[in-house]
Amino acid sequence: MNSKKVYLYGGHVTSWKDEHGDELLFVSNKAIFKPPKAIRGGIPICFPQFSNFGNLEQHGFARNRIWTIDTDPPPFPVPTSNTAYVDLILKPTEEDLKIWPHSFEYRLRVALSPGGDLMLTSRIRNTNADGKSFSFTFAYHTYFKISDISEVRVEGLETLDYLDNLQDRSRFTEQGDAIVFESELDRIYLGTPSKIAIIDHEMKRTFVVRKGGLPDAVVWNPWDKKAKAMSDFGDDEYKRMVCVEAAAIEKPVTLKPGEEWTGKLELSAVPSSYYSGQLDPDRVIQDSSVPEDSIS
Ligand SMILES: O=P(O)(O)OC[C@H]1O[C@H](O)[C@H](O)[C@@H](O)[C@@H]1O
Repeated sequence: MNSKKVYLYGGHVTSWKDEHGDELLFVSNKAIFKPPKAIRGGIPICFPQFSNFGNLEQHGFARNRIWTIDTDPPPFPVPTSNTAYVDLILKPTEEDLKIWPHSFEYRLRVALSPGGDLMLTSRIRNTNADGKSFSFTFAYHTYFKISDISEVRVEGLETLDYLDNLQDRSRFTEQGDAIVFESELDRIYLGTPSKIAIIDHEMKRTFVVRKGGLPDAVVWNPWDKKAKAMSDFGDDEYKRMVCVEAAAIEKPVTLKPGEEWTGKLELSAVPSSYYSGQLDPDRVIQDSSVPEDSIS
């Protein structure tokens, strides 16, 4: 049976299972499910800062806070019939306001469609009473579970420019017809399409990432050396995960008081063999139970 699991700690999705009960997200065997560090795996939320693009702690504080269930969320524009969902909310504490002096309401809906797609919708509102705008960067830091990193390719980012985190964020243009992994990789692809595919040849499975309001995409695998340096990550676990993160980084989002931003992520897992190994994004969309216009 399809299922999902969400922790109030971090508003963090830690499990997404297909109809056979197989796990689709990677969570480290060494993950710690309590403060102060974020859970290693699943879908951490990076807000209000991605990485060190600002003065806050790495990836912002949302992934390290205890969220609450939102019992009375304002209506969602997307129809939610036949989906199982939970609504969470995060508001800044007095302590948060000292490090990031902006009032906000962050509403997160995590939904599972009847077809098993996992859908995350973030709605962030500026509730400043002092008339001030604020800006933030953002990412859904999704860890996908894969058979073996050497069997995986990421399609949809070819010919795009990226900032290479391993080379002082210098800007390059992707030359390959897909991204394959042979060593540590940590890049921010810019102006990406709303669909990206992660093709796992050995599992004969393709993850399709669809996103809205999130122009950038981070692709990350720590490889062996960095894996050993992370205390909450097994030495060999880099082989079984890849992060493809729907993000807004290059151009921060700015909200005036009263304004709201929406960022959507929709994940599907489809058998690659069905497409004879050739991903046809249009066909994937047509086969989806969710209309494309609900995501962008
Ligand atoms: O260890 P964390 O703070 O969770 O960050 C894990 C990774 O997140 C992103 O993918 C960044 O691009 C990487 O540079 C970083 O190493």
